[in-house]
Order: sequence, then C-alpha cells, then structure tokens
Amino acid sequence: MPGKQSEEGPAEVGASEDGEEEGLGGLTVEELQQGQEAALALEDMMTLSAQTLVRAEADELYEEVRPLGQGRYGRVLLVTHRQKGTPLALKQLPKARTSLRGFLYEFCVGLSLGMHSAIVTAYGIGIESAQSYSFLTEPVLHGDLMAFIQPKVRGQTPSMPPSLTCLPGTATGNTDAVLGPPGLSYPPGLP
Ligand SMILES: Nc1ncnc2c1ncn2[C@@H]1O[C@H](COP(=O)(O)OP(=O)(O)OP(=O)(O)O)[C@@H](O)[C@H]1O
Repeated sequence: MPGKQSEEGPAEVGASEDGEEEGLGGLTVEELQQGQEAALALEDMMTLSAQTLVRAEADELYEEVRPLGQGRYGRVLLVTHRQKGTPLALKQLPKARTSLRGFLYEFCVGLSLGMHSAIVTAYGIGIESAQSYSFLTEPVLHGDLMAFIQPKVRGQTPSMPPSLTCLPGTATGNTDAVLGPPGLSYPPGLP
C-alpha cells in the first residue's frame, strides 16, 4: 500500500551520484515505512485471526445453494446461514493445498481491502474444518466483470458497466472483479 509522495518530492535515500537507487526499489522512505507498518499490521491481524478461527464443518453452519466460482486454490460457494437464512459467499481452501499461514494471509488481506466500498465486504469469520479453511464474504450475484471486458481495440477503452464491485486480490496477487449491487459504483480514482 504505497502512500503519497511528500510535498518536498520523492525522498529517496540511498541514491548514488549517478542517480541510481540503492536498495529501495524506487520507493520513497515514507512509502517504505508505510509498507513496513502495513506488513506489521497484517502480521498482527493474522495472529489474532488464527486465535479466533471457528472450528466446525462449514456445512453444519451453512447450507450450500450453488457454486459461484472456482479458483486455483479453492472454490467459492453461495451458501445460506442455517439459522438466519442470510446469503453469503463461502470461499473454501482445501488444507491439502493451503497452509494455515497462506489462508490467514488471504483472509486478512481480504478483510483489510473489504473495508473499501467498491470491494467485496469480508465478514471476518474464518472457519477451520477437518479438510479445509474457509471464510465468508458478501455474495455478488450480478455476474463476473471479466465477461464485460472487451479486448482493447485500436486505442478504444471498453466501457465500464454502471456498477462494479471488485474482489480483493488473492494470495497469488490476482484481482478479480464481479458486478456488484446497484448502489455501488467503481470510483474513477481507484487504482
Ligand atoms: N463474493 C463472491 N461473490 C460472487 N462470486 C465470487 C465471489 N468470490 C469469488 N467469486 C467467484 O469465484 C471465482 C473464484 O474465486 P477465487 O477467489 O476462489 O479465485 P480467484 O481469485 O479467481 O483466483 P485464485 O486462484 O488466484 O485464488 C471468481 O473468479 C468469481 O467469479
């Protein structure tokens, strides 16, 4: 999460006389500090989340309605809460292919990014079952953004659908986006 440059301009330290950066990868000191703080905050969040995982079989708590999608590491199901009937998206990552740390990373990055109004909300519920780790997010039922993206043709930019909600990036760095509820619009300034 790089921050803004200071008003004095980039405060790159370690620049050699010929202008080459030394070890900061083009980041300012401020950006580097912000990145380090964010990494520490993420580590704290992962530690706390590990302590609060619900130990249960997901299907005891939630009833499967239908699959929503399949990723490289797991699948996403539309489920309903067995008592309340609330619709939710349940992302399940098999333990055979996902370490606890990998799960916590994806869960916590989603929690942090999910605070943005244009990104799918994560509900902060992580579940450890015998064979899988899972977490719950807002279900987005209006289709997948990828279906609306046309290849760029001769400088034309594809028109954006009126309302979009982005899924947070995954542990692999991918970002997906799916169409969101009508009230949520993709803000033009969002990177
Ligand atoms: N909250 C959601 N609501 C609706 N559909 C979703 C939701 N989350 C995921 N999906 C669908 O499920 C698919 C798989 O998502 P998932 O997060 O498992 O993998 P991914 O991010 O596509 O890729 P990766 O393999 O890198 O994890 C998505 O492409 C999307 O179509």
